[in-house]
Amino acid sequence: MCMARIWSPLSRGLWKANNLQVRPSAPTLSLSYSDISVAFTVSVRSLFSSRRLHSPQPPSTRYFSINKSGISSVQMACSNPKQVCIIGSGNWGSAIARIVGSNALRSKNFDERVTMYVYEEMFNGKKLTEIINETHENVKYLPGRKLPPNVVAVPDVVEAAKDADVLIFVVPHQFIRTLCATLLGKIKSTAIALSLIKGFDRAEGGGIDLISHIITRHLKIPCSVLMGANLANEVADEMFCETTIGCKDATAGPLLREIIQTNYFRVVVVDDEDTVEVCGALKNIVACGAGFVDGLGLGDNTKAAVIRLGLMEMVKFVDVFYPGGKLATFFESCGVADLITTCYGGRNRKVSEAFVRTGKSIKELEDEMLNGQKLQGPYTAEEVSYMLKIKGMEEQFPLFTAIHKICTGQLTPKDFIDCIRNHPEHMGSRVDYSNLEALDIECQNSKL
Ligand SMILES: NC(=O)C1=CN([C@@H]2O[C@H](COP(=O)(O)OP(=O)(O)OC[C@H]3O[C@@H](n4cnc5c(N)ncnc54)[C@H](O)[C@@H]3O)[C@@H](O)[C@H]2O)C=CC1
Ligand SMILES: O=C(CO)COP(=O)(O)O
Repeated sequence: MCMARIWSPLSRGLWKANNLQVRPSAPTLSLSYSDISVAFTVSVRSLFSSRRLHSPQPPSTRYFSINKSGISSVQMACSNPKQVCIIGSGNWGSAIARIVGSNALRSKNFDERVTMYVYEEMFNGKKLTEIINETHENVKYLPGRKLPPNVVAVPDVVEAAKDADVLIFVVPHQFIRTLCATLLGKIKSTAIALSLIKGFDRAEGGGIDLISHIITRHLKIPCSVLMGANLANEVADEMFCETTIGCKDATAGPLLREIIQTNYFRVVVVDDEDTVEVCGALKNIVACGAGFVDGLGLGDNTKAAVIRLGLMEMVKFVDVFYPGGKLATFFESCGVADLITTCYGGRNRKVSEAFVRTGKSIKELEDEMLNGQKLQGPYTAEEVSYMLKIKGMEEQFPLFTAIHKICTGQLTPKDFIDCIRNHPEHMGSRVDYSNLEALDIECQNSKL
């Protein structure tokens, strides 16, 4: 009985295990957490078999190929070097500027000069843009690491972006709408965008908006995304890591990879853009939960449970709100790997631990501990909860909901574990007991 319930979606063709698709058709809200777990089992198997099937492709590009003329899009771009602008210069913005700047110097496909929009502020009595352009160091947001001299800090976002062919957005998500409004009609109509921003915004009328969708809608340019297990300081220190670019466009994908990839920062391009972006946003909520666990003095087992339940809610979220997403994407750097790194080493975890230990508000701690850097997790939790409440779905996402309520003082941190003790994940069973029941009946019969 139990197996029939679990496997019936497969037999109806809703799970496309070979394509690793979570659900290709319109969402129904009936997917249970047991179903997701079974899909994982199926997908892990098919994940590896599909890699073998596709082995002729280079492993870092899951779907791109040389075009009909036999010339790759990157070669085609040689005659027309692309100008790159980085919009944002915080901790991650500055770390990525180190990579983009040195790749632009190396590659004939890109103009050497890379502009970086810097939100102007004073640092020790001097303008931050002037310090960056004189010392080639973002002394406030990435101290101790040099930027390549071809990265030019510009305080006016329109000035920085107006000639760019590639716009890399990397600001905290709360600033994106204002920036888009400022840039509207002031950029090249042929430009492409890449968003490194982890977060959502509220959509008018009740839901959430993906940041890449906001960029595309407002600026009328295509926007790909880059998300991964990429703590900025470690990337700036050139410690090996991976990242995921979500890009549907077979011309843009290789170009974006070329400006981002280095020998220590390895890029995998997938076409499942929305899932990549949703992973990047939601893992920050889970990281707050990991911080609560640390603040409460609970152990690694508890943190692992929070990470796992968080992952299951991330999968369910994509399944319900972004149908057609691929389960395989959760196994890329933007999925499980980013969840792990953020739950151990991220700012959201750190501040959430202090929130429990000190009793101060998230805002106070952000100001005290981060020196101008911004948290995304509590805001994202608020946006997600706002949508779940409107849709009457809070109970299906108890971990996300509890984290939001704790951040906003509606619950205390001590309530956290009680909120997830009876998670839908713990209800029901993934085991087919029908054989055991049959055996039991046989045994009883033989005794008779
Ligand atoms: N820091 C990290 O390790 C990583 C961050 N990210 C994501 O990258 C995005 C950007 O984060 P970070 O670069 O770390 O920024 P950050 O949190 O270090 O710095 C805040 C930035 O916001 C700017 N800012 C402040 N007020 C502003 C305003 N009114 N308008 C425009 N900008 C303003 C500041 O000048 C500063 O550049 C976020 O979505 C974050 O989740 C992604 C991967 C790693
Ligand atoms: O996204 C990140 C690492 O991939 C950084 O996470 P935090 O914002 O929690 O530091």
